[in-house]
Amino acid sequence: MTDAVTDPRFVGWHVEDDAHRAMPHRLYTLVFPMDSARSRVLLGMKKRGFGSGKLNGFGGKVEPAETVEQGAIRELAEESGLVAAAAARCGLLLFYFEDSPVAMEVHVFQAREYSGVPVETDEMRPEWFGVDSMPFDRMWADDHIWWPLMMRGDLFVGRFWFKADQVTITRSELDRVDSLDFAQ
Ligand SMILES: Nc1[nH]c(=O)nc2c1ncn2[C@H]1C[C@H](O)[C@@H](COP(=O)(O)OP(=O)(O)OP(=O)(O)O)O1
Repeated sequence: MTDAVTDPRFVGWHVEDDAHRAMPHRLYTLVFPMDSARSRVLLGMKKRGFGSGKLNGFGGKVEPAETVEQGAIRELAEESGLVAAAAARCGLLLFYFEDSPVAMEVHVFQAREYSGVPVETDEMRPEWFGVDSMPFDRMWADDHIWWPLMMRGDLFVGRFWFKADQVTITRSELDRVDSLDFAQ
């Protein structure tokens, strides 16, 4: 966990109010490998840890010495076996859980070019899904809200407040944005 206002990798504070900006933040990545030729996306069933039992993209905590994109590419390889040279930034998600003092800042990417084949790892069991028939009932409750924006190619910023059950959303905000480069 780092100081979200002085570490330039954090950008959530640009869109937050003072009360939320004052919370400690932790930085995460979330990567969706896309197969555009077959209109598919690779999801992984999380086998352990936070969100276990849910289908999601691949990602995790960003290490202190890496950029967010480097963290995204590293987690993708560790969790799915796919090796990407680059990942395209798509969105920013902020999650607040009623039983946690720490806000989650999640940087969402798509990987459109990669090598390797998906492999099951200790953390994830990968499976392809058609982008128009997403298994939202087995994913985080926010995903069906912002997924259509990402599929349209819109950049987005979303904020979601969850109950401790990690299922119930008590408040949400979602905006299409022109840029995710908040330093400009
Ligand atoms: N509401 C939510 N909607 C969503 O789509 N993804 C979410 C989410 N809340 C968290 N995530 C993602 C972000 C990140 O990719 C992942 C959590 O990261 P990790 O798997 O690293 O967490 P863990 O606490 O299991 O970490 P480790 O113990 O270090 O493996 O879940």
